[in-house]
Amino acid sequence: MINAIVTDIEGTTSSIEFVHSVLFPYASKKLPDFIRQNHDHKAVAAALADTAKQSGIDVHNTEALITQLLQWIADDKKVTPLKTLQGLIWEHGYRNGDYQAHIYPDALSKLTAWQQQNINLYVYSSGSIYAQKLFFGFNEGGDLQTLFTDYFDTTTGPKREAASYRVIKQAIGLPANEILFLSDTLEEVDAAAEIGMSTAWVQRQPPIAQHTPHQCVSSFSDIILPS
Ligand SMILES: CSCCC(=O)C(=O)COP(=O)(O)O
Ligand SMILES: [Mg+2]
Repeated sequence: MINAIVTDIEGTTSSIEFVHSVLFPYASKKLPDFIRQNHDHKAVAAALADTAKQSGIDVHNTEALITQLLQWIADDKKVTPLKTLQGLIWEHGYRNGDYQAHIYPDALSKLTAWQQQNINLYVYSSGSIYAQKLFFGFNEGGDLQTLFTDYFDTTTGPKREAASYRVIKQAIGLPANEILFLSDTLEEVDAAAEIGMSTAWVQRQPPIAQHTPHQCVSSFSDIILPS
């Protein structure tokens, strides 16, 4: 029986198009001035120090760090310090009403139904927890933050490694087979299945590939909760 559901965001609850056509260009446009103006703020300074460590760039070379971060956005690198900075930058756009985050109607409808069935819902995304809360707080479906019990990001570990799902299972406090993980990325559902979680590989674009042991679906409407 499933008592908790953990979901990915990009490509799963929400469209890749929104992230790549709205959020990433907004971050690229605003990042240079944001870093220049805020590099001494605690969270920004820590993210820049981490960027410097991961890239080998001198931490005092702000312009080179900006260039590196812009390249990571262009390459869609799921790098923790970039994700931290993106969340901080996107906040302004959400609060300013420049955009609202996307959610597929089938995802909203099923997440709501599962919550009503007393199934605890969690998010695990490469976006920072701060960015995830903004994403569901300023969403086309309204403020959806109350859907979720808790959020996980790459500070828990990489999404393609089984060890990360072990940490999430421990945090949720349920046996792995009572947790269903949903993602559009095969390597992620493979990693979750490796530790015994139930999994659904959500493929928004047909044709749907079948891949044991995952449920393979194109929509949340087709997900069956294993008994
Ligand atoms: C929720 S933040 C916006 C999406 C994002 O930056 C990202 O990297 C999402 O990756 P996911 O793990 O949800 O596929
Ligand atoms: Mg995804």
